[in-house]
Amino acid sequence: MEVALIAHDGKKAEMVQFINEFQDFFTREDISLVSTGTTGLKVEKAGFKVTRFLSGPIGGDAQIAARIATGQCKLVLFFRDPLEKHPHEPDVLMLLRICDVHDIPLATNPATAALLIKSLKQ
Ligand SMILES: O=C(CO)COP(=O)(O)O
Repeated sequence: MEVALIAHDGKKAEMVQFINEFQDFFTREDISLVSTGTTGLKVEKAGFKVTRFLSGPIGGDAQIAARIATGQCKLVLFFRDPLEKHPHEPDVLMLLRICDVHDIPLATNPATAALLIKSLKQ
């Protein structure tokens, strides 16, 4: 299953902490990770294998949305920072919308992500 990991700058540390906490899940043979550019760098530095796309503000969210629309990406963990402004907010909203269009599980904070991953581990 392809899983997208995306985090705004203020949430990248939480994303790294999260994937380390659920390392057994994120390193499974049947799980492949994709990320926006800078999040992907952090994920790689934490020791995980990940396919990186463009950085969010220059099209990375749109690339991941395309993978959802074409049936490749099946789960999205997108830790958004609600306290910051983002120049690419339209892309962010488009990604969230595409998850709903295609009924793809989407977590926008670590607490929800933990519930999803725990349920997938069972
Ligand atoms: O901006 C983002 C999501 O909207 C994330 O992009 P980066 O992972 O490149 O920082």
